[in-house]
Amino acid sequence: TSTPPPHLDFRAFVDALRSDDDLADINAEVDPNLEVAAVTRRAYELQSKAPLFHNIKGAHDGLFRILGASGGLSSDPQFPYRRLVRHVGLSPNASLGDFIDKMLSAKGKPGIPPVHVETGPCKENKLFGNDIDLTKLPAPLLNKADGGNYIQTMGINIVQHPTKAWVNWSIARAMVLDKTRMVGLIMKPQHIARIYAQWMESGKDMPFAIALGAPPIAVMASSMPLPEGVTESEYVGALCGEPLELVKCETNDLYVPARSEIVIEGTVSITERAKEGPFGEMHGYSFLDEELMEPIYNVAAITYRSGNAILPISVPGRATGPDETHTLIGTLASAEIRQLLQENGLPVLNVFTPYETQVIWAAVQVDRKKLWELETNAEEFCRKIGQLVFRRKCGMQIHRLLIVGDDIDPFNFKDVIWSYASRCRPGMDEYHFEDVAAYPLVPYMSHGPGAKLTGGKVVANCLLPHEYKQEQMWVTCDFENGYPEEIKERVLRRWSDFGL
Ligand SMILES: Cc1cc2c3c(c1C)C(C)(C)C[C@H]1C[C@@H](C)[C@]4(C(=O)NC(=O)N=C4N2C[C@H](O)[C@H](O)[C@H](O)COP(=O)(O)O)N31
Ligand SMILES: [K+]
Ligand SMILES: [Mn+2]
Repeated sequence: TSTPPPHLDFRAFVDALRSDDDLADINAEVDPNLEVAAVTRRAYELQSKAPLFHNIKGAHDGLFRILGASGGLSSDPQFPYRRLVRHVGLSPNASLGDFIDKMLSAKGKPGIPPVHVETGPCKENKLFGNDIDLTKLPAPLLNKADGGNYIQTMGINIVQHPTKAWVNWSIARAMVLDKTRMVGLIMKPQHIARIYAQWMESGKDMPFAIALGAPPIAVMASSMPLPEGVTESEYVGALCGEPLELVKCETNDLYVPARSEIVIEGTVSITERAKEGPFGEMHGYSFLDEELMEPIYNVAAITYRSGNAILPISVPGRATGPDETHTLIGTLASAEIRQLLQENGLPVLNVFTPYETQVIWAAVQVDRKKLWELETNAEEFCRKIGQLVFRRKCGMQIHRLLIVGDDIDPFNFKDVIWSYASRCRPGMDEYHFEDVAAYPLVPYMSHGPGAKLTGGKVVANCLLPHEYKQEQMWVTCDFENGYPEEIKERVLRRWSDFGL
């Protein structure tokens, strides 16, 4: 069969990055102990090509190569989001707004259930029982403070509700514990945690599969806070207009994308826990006192593609050059927040979590003309938005919402911070929420002055009072807005003559 397009096949995605000249094939031997991660981290920060390490020290029997920064910004400043939008089959010059529109394009459409196929590339090699030794795999150490080798940072965690027809796909970190066991973060209110709680009720260990090197568009849906009960693989089917092809796991009844690079399968214990972390996380910190006891993943089988399977990794940290915890988590939460606000009749044009805020803030762009029709005011409008966003899971990771006008581009932080700095009066324009669920990974929550699990959220009104009812009473003083068209045209025409 012919190879599917890049958004449906990880190998084709890698080839597409190579043809974009956005991939570095690294054949020199590199050490999975910190060196691979340090190169990947720097690749994010310099927005360089995505590193594909073909020669990992300790790799054997086709396990494994490593691809870093699959969700980083592209190395071509003309098309910064090209690598991201390749995940969803958009053209290289697509914007972040196009990306969000695409990920929301299946809302309201019926899901298209995946089809089950007999076999696929991920079944070409199989390890069971004594053949499994996770400590012998070149699982990377991603940060010098990490508590273990995080083999799972970019795979899809697949779990099924014990009684409902709901199969959830998400991304949740997991590190190697010993020969046949991993330990991973299962955090409320995430769907993997809600389903895990149901298995605890049922008294049976939770079957799992982790599909690494899965179809890129499936990785996006896995990173998106789709509503509870939505089976991500069906949403992906609706996004693509065709069903995903899945194959059955060897040791349980879950199904995984047939073309995955590597599949790890088994059961998550409902009784046994182990120390998990520290882990260099998405806000750029690794707290040395992180003492989490998390569920143990018992590995029963590993299956993988021939031709030297590729393990994709994410190395979270400061968003000086954003990594997948910003470009995927932030952008896809923005999509669901926009959907939530628009569904509730609010005149919201777009939502985006600026990378400069470590995706802790989200700018909500409002259509001011439509705002006038609501005949509302800052207090009422901001409180309504806060009540909606801060009490829904899609708003879990956001601690500050900035309400900005349609003169502000939410994807341009300079626009956003200009309106926040100049139109949001301290002490009067911010509406605080202390009784909502917090995002425990945010440093001022986990290691801050107050309660760790609730509060610390705010809606900042970045619209002047008159913008709620009439045209703005100012001219914006920049080249774009401060001069008549014919002056601007003349200046642009003469610019090179001026030798500026
Ligand atoms: C794209 C990405 C998303 C991540 C994570 C990562 C990456 C790359 C890595 C592994 C690098 C770092 C950690 C960071 C950590 C937050 C966590 C996690 O360990 N636990 C968790 O509960 N959620 C995570 N998410 C977010 C999660 O996938 C989304 O929230 C998604 O909507 C969940 O799906 P459901 O809505 O269906 O519940 N990890
Ligand atoms: K998801
Ligand atoms: Mn879900």
